Amino acid sequence: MSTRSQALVEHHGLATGTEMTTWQTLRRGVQLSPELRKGIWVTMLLAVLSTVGRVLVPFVVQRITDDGILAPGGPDTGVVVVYIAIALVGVVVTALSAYFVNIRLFRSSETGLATLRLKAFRHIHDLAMLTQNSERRGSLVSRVTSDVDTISMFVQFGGLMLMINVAQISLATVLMFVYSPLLGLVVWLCFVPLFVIIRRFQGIVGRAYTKVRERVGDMLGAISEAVVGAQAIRAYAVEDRTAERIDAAVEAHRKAAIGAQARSVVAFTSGQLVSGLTTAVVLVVGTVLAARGSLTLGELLAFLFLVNLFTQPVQQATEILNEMQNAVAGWRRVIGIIDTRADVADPADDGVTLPRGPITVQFDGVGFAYPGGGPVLHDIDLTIAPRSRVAIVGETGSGKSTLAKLLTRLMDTSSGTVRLDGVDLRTIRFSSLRSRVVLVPQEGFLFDGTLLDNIRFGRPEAGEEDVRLTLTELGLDAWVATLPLGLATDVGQRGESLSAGERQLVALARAYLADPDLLVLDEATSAVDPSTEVRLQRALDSLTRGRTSIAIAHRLSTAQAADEVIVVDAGRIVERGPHSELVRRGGVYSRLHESWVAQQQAV
Ligand SMILES: Nc1ncnc2c1ncn2[C@@H]1O[C@H](COP(=O)(O)OP(=O)(O)OP(=O)(O)O)[C@@H](O)[C@H]1O
Repeated sequence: MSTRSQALVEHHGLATGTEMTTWQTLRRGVQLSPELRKGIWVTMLLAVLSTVGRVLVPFVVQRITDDGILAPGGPDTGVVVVYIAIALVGVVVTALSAYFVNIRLFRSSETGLATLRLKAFRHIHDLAMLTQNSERRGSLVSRVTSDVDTISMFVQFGGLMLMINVAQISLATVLMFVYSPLLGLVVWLCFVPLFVIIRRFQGIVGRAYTKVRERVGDMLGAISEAVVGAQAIRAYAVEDRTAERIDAAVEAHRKAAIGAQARSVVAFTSGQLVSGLTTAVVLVVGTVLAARGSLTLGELLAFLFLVNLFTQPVQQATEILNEMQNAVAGWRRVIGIIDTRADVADPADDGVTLPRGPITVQFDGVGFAYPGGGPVLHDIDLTIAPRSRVAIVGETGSGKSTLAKLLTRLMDTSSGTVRLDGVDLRTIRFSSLRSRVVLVPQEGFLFDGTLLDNIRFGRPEAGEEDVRLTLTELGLDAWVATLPLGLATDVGQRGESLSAGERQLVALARAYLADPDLLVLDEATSAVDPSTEVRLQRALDSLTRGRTSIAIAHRLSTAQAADEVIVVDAGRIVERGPHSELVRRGGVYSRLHESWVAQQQAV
């Protein structure tokens, strides 16, 4: 990433890219989608060729008028036929080359933008945790969808037209000067004010479209939050408040869109006005010149055609430049994703691959603070022996999940080092880390699909037999047999056809099949029925056997079964030891234990 782009990156936020000029944005955009550049010279040549036919028309009109109809010896049909034939060839060449220009542009833009989408999408994964929050997710989606669409519209239509227009303006200018340098100068002088207006308005229109793209992101953010949180919204009967928020976002977008369009209309209508005035001025000056005999009738007619060939693309270009500003605004937002430094970088090929086998975990003076917040973990020193089962307990907000996220490198420490088998976590390549360390989150995300596919999510190459074996070894085969379609049962979106306890069972099976050496479990807090509790406990026993496992324990049974319990309080380790010893000690853990026992008795 360039130093400039680095400068665009907000700390732990997405780069907006607004500091980039239009030109820089276009260059960076094309750099990210190299396909857009591929064969561009051929496309441009074809675009020029397609305008040649159009420019031929005024020339043919002049020749037919002066040498054919007004020929000194009376109308000459031979000349008329020849020039009509030339015009026909010109029209066919124009049509054919325009066809190929279109096809080539469609192909390169679709391929180039698909590359851009994929790059942005892959990078979103690297931005995990800190840069993403629910609000931004909607905005992120808009960056890879609707923002890329605006670029696509411009690259396919605007880009093509801009190329053809520039070629047409250049050829028309050359011909105008050939026919009459004076009239050519008049046309250009008439257009100078328009060029000044366009230049001035580019910045204004650009800023207006940047606002529109941001509003689209906000709107999608508000809508996606309402969809994801639909249950909570209904449960608390806050539909009105949610609707108000969405209404406000839609209204803000409407206003921004109208604002941007109103500004672009200024440039467009100025173009129309200047074009009309130019034709009138050319007509007056041209008639005077013709009356003086320095211009033939054919040349005047040809010139009027040329003025049209000149003004029409200029007018169109004002519109396209507005479209370009919209696309540039979209491009900036997509580039913003790609140029935002990943929270956690993969050392990739420079990284270490850990050999398989039970893992020793070490925290050396680890401290952590979330962006903008105070320290959450302080100076954690901890060594966990291979194959041991450790339970981390502590009050809510004490820092347990943060510890788990650091251990699995979903985030990097603010200070100190986490090591696996003595190797700094930051130097282990992701492919090795992800295959050896698995985090089972509280709410294991299930995808809309079958139970089978959800279990082999982390190891898609696993066969059905492997999955069945996993279920047997975890003691879950009987449970699967009770489901209507067994492994083929559809779990529904986010696994909503399963109960919370069943979803946890799937998460454990998934982790078992992935066969990690270090297992980090963020135990679910949701209560489950006694039979599922037994199943979970048995599955957990099998899953953790022979591996190093660290469980953020919310259940007494998990803490009791652990070899060692580590107690976290306000971001520090305050006690550690076996369950029975800690209960006897009468400290933080024994109080926690008392409340657990009381809770269980109450149930
Ligand atoms: N993404 C975040 N941004 C800012 N602060 C956060 C973030 N996540 C957690 N925190 C804060 O860090 C502290 C520790 O949170 P953590 O989730 O590690 O606690 P926990 O012990 O796992 O709690 P629980 O048992 O409720 O899951 C809390 O004060 C929390 O408010």
